[in-house]
Amino acid sequence: MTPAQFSSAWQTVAAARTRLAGCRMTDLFAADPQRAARLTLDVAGLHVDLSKHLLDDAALAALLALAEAAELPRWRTALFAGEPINNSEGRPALHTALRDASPEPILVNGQDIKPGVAAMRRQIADLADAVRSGRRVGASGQRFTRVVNLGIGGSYWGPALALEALHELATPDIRIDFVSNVDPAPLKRLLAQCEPERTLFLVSSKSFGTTETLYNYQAARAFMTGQLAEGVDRHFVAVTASPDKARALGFAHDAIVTFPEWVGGRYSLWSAIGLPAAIGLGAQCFAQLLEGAAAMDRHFLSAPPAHNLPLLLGLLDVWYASFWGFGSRALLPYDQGLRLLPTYVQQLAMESDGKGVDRDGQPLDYPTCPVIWGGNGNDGEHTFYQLLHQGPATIPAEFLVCTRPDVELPGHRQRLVAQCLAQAEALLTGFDAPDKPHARCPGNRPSTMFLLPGMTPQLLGALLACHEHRTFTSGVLWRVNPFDQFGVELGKRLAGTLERELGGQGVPGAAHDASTAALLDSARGRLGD
Ligand SMILES: O=P(O)(O)OC[C@H]1O[C@H](O)[C@H](O)[C@@H](O)[C@@H]1O
Repeated sequence: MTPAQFSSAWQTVAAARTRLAGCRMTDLFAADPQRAARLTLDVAGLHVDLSKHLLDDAALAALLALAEAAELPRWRTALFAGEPINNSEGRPALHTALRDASPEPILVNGQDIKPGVAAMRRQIADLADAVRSGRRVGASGQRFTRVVNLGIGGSYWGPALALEALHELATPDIRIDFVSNVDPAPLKRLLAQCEPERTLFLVSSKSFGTTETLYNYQAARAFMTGQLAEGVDRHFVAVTASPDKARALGFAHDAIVTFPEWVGGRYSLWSAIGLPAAIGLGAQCFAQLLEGAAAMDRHFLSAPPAHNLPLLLGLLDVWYASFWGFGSRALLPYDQGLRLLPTYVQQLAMESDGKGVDRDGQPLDYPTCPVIWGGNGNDGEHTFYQLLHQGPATIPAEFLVCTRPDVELPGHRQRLVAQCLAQAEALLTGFDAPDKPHARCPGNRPSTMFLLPGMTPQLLGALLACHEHRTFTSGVLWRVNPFDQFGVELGKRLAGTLERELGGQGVPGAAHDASTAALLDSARGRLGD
């Protein structure tokens, strides 16, 4: 791509946006009876309707041309081949290799990484089987009935989401809990409830340097030491890409499960970070989750652009954020088990594409990642949908609902599906009330609809991989590096300084703005009480 080619393709998309300024989606449907069918895709078990978007064929063609001009095919090949596309950190982003069952080698620094991946998968399966079967027990010989994952961000959301989404498949014999943040209350509450002899802690941290996780580890370790006469080590397993740091904290070699540095934290569910899910759901189920993701990988690699689900979703994300100026996107699963999906995608998309400079550090002059937000769609109807329907801003919505047989509680699922479809229809068609302006819904608000035939490990894997690849696609079009997250570091550094100052230590060179200095003083007094 030359900058001129990219800029010319960008201008073509901008012209399409201008042309569509007053377009009504209902007119697009009226002009093309095949629109719904043409813009609905079936991929890896996901049935996805993309027809309710502010997009005609010419605009779609312009977006596809922009993807070509941004060299999306070349970047996609580089992603899967393990090229160091995370240029600011000089490493590949090879989450796809974690679920690739093909025999072809993938070389990183001249070494095939596949045998290492296979070994890690065996280790995950062995540990999960050992805990589930009672082959691995606590210091007093008792089976583990509770596993506590201490981890945050990417070392939390993925396994927590998988366990909630697939709760029907989870063993009732082992309770899996997560403690993520450094707020003392959740860990204290959990420690008060757990039976120490039957509790296994997973200390999950790619870097093994994340303060929240290390604080929680130290507290859990101190608690267990006070409770058990001996054998505390048997109750802790480190999951990390930095085994040296785990060893430095006293973890023995066989108490550490490692995964490679080239797995990004927010892409790490498929690695040993998935252990809580593998223990709760079983190794076979975990393997099926990876199979589903691999099916989406193959689709993303090989489907023609106009029929490529993650690619089209990524284009729509760029279309709305950069060309229409829509500042947020709502994820609305009508499924209690997918309660955490918006948060998971928040980290995935906003840490990946929430950037203001391009890969080379040059400032960007267009908006990139919108705010991702959302929650359970049915609860949302009674909480924030008012703003979706009548607020002044357009917020592209993404609905998801499972259309499995209505047998759990007769009528409930039918009603749930009806409500989900109704909301997308209402956003599209709106409601005219000439004499009652406060009742008028403008409509013409875009949405995507995902129908899933149920919730299985394969479908969940495909869904999450779809979000990964759409995020990658939009990142390539925005020309950002989706695999670093330097923006999260500044706050951590400042917190280190403030923590010492709150503890009464002087920190040479520390200077604060007047507001922070005053707050520090107030808080210091109160913390000391
Ligand atoms: O797994 P860890 O190294 O403990 O990192 C946990 C999380 O913290 C960081 O600050 C990053 O923003 C996340 O991308 C990461 O997932």
